[in-house]
Amino acid sequence: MMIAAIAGRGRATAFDALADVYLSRLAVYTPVEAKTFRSEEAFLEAVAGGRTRTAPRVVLLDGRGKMLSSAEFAGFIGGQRDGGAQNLIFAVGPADGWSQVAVDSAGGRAGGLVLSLGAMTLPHELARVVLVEQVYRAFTILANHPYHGGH
Ligand SMILES: C[S@@+](CC[C@H](N)C(=O)[O-])C[C@H]1O[C@@H](n2cnc3c(N)ncnc32)[C@H](O)[C@@H]1O
Repeated sequence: MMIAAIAGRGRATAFDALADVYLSRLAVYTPVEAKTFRSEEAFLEAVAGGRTRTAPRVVLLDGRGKMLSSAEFAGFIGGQRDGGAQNLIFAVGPADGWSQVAVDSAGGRAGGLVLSLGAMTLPHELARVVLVEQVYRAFTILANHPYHGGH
């Protein structure tokens, strides 16, 4: 699994420190790689050139996307896992958002999803924190761990 972000080479922020907390918790459940791309184009090229046996499944984070409950999101991830998806990529866009081309290409891919975290716009660094917490939460739901009931 990859958590991708489009961001410049700025210094690590408090958002990154928080995301790291959930990334380490998530790593208990699944191998996860956090990667930053310099631009949307670089990200799309990497996805197109991915060398896994099956094409990567891409979940693009965008306010124009589909809203899911945490349980539905867990169901989506569980479905991908059970369907043998080798490489699931979650990607937060740049500060000025994804282009329509990127949104259309993710939405049109097999198993792809454009995911909205809600109707309000978040800074991209905060959207990444919310994303990794929700992916972690999803794995606890799938494992029947009590985290979801108490947090
Ligand atoms: C500041 S937002 C981009 C705002 C841009 N004006 C737009 O409407 O797409 C930067 C990135 O954070 C993520 N993001 C922010 N709010 C979001 C939300 N409510 N749902 C999903 N992703 C969100 C998306 O990946 C987005 O590309």
